[in-house]
Parts: sequence; structure tokens; C-alpha cells
Amino acid sequence: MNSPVQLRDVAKRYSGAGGVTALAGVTVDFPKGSFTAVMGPSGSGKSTLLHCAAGLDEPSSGTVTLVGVPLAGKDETALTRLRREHVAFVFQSYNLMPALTVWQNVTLPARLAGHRPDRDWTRQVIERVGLGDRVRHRPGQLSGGQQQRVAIARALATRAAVTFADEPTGALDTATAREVLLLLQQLAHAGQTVVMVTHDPVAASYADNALFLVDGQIVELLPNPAADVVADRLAGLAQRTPSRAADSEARR
Ligand SMILES: Nc1ncnc2c1ncn2[C@@H]1O[C@H](COP(=O)(O)OP(=O)(O)OP(=O)(O)O)[C@@H](O)[C@H]1O
Repeated sequence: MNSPVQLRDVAKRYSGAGGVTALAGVTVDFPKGSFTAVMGPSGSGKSTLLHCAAGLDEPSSGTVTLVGVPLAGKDETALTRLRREHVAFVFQSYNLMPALTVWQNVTLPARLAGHRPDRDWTRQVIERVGLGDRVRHRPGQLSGGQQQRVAIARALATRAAVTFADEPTGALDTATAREVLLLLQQLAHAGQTVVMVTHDPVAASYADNALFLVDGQIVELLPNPAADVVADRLAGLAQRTPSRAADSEARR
């Protein structure tokens, strides 16, 4: 399996006032060991793409294959099990369990999946993200950057085939953001597949490729995305989609 995430002609329509087409036929492979930044104007479908790819949202049509498993028709229990075994999330809101320590958060997916956590490996990954002296802390006792590093340690610990990151650096200062992005790069270099939604051209420059969405469709895949080139592309794309951007702003 060379591409643990495969989307084929994936569309997502939301009903309701007027109806919204969030994804309009997306076909893309995210190859093993790749780090892709998903970019585009506000409302272009970035989060929807990530949610459909992760099986958190069901496409209206088209197919998603995650770690070789077609998601169509899978019930929530099966999807949860698949995610627990193979997928890690690094979201802006950290999604850590507040009552659990760093160690317990990092080992939670293994324990939920019924495996005994590998203590040596867990210690190694917590060290690697620089939290060796914080294993007994709870998320509330950590800074935003440290919490994000816990989420990355959890991705490393589970050896997740795929890590989905949604604005992982949105709430971080520049130096901490850089550390988090370097760790995401390391995940990819270790053979994991990283898909990251971001608005930030500098964050995208850490990825191998930047994928640009407009009106729910992929318009470009840019290899080795330099921050200034990405910023230029985004500026051009934003001018093309005033209505969708306004729609998305109105939802906030
Ligand atoms: N639950 C929903 N119900 C109705 N419309 C939705 C829903 N979620 C998203 N949309 C619409 O789908 C389109 C794509 O939304 P999405 O959140 O994927 O865009 P995005 O590129 O991630 O935007 P942003 O950069 O602002 O976060 C937007 O027009 C949005 O208003």
C-alpha cells in the first residue's frame, strides 16, 4: 500500500439553506511517508477534505480508502477501531484528555485498542518531543506548544500510519510552531503520512507538497512549497472566490 489515504471523486454536499457543495469531486493520493499541506481560501473545503479522509465525515459520493480499507458502508464502531489503530490527530484544540497525565494520554490509543503500551518506546517518544520531565503533568499544566507536542508524541507512540493535523500551529508562537512543524516532518521521514490543513505559508513550507483547493476542487499540487510562492498563490486564489469566503466567514 503506497498511499494510505486515497480519495476518488469525493464530493460532499451539505443540505440546508441553498445547499453548499464543500467538496466537488476530489481525487488525490497521499503517499506513504509524505507530508502534504492542504491550503486554500476560507471556505474552499480544506477541513471537509480532512474530515472525509479521516472517516470523521461521510462523503455524499465518491470513495475514501484509508490504510487500504474502503470506508464506504463502515459503521461508527468499525471506523473508530480503524482510526484508533492507524490514525493520529493533531488539532488546534489539542484533543487531549484533561484528566490524564502526559504518559496516560500518549498511551491511551494503545490501551483503548487493547494493547499493552510499550514502555521503552513511549519513554523514547516523550523524550523526543522534549517532554521527558513532564510525564506526570496533566494538559492543563502545560503550554499550548507542549500540549501539541503531547499530541505528536501520541502519533509517534501509536506508529500511526496517518497523522491528520488541522491548523496545528494556529495557536502557537513562531518558535514553538517551528518545533511542532519539525516534529511533523520527522513523522513523515519515519514513514508516516502527514496531511496538514493550514492557512500559514510558512507552515506549508515544511511540507513536501502544498495542495491548493478552490471551491471544493484541487487546482494545484505544488512540490517543495516555498513560503513566498505559497503566499503568492493564496493571494491569487482568494481573489477568485469572494462568495465562498464570505459564506465561510458568516458561519464563524
Ligand atoms: N456542517 C456544515 N453545514 C453546512 N455547511 C458547511 C458545514 N461545514 C462546512 N460547510 C460549508 O462547506 C464549505 C467548506 O467548508 P470547510 O470548513 O471545509 O472550508 P475550509 O477551507 O476549511 O474553511 P476555513 O479555512 O474557513 O476553515 C464552506 O462553504 C462551509 O460554509
